[in-house]
Amino acid sequence: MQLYHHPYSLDSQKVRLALEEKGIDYTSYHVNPITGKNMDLSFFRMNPSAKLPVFQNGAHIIFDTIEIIQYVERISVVTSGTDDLSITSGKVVEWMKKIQGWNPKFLTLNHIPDKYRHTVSKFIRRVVIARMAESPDLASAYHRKLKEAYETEDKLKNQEVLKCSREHLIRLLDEVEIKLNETKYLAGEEFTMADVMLIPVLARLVLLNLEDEYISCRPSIAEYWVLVQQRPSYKKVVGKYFSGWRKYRTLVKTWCCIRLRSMLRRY
Ligand SMILES: N[C@@H](CCC(=O)N[C@@H](CS)C(=O)NCC(=O)O)C(=O)O
Repeated sequence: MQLYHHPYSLDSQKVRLALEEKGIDYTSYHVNPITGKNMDLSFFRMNPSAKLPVFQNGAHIIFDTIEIIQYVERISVVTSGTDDLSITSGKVVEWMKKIQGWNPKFLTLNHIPDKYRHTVSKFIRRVVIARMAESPDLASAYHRKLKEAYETEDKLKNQEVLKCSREHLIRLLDEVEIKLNETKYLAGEEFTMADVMLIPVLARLVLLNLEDEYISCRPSIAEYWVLVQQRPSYKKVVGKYFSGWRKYRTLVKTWCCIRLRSMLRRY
């Protein structure tokens, strides 16, 4: 089994947490979307949306985050021979869908200083154009990615888009807060795939220095956040790259790569 993913990608984090929690072995391929690796021909041919993560088991390729996690759960049931109730639990799936319904893209991009965001976005556009020139048969799919990049830039200028994204997040967190006030984890007293979906969202808010605004002011979420950071899966998937000073190492590495390749015009 292969997983194409990256530590920066929130949906990749969700899937990797699921794989770690279920103890499933897989071959890991890092595809950094910030350096445009997701536009490389071999990956793009398999996945013309260029989005991460992608899970492959033989001829079976899955692109949807929730579908991947449910597939991982089924593999875990088959390999362990135990009955995993969370698979059949409607409330777990309901939470998973609710959390997946919030798109972290606009809040994330809005909190990246303009200087960095513009450099990265220009770099990615150049990568797409370079790949398009190498593979004219994929031109229309690459074109879609270029259009998407311009549309994202436009949406970021629209305060209404940002306001909607924030309000959606607040509604979600308020609902989570009420639930966590009643139970230890999101779908009850046991850790489930609903928690796997929520942890990367909280980690993203912390990475963007938004902990006070969204987490600390919600006591049950704040307590939950301390608890889930103790899990080995969290440490391996998120902590290793983003806890404390590690986030600077991770971010500076990508930034230097982009600056160097821009200087050398190596797209
Ligand atoms: N197929 C995914 C979407 C995943 C997604 O939006 N991935 C983002 C990172 S979390 C991505 O790959 N962005 C890069 C791009 O769009 O070029 C789903 O389950 O909804």
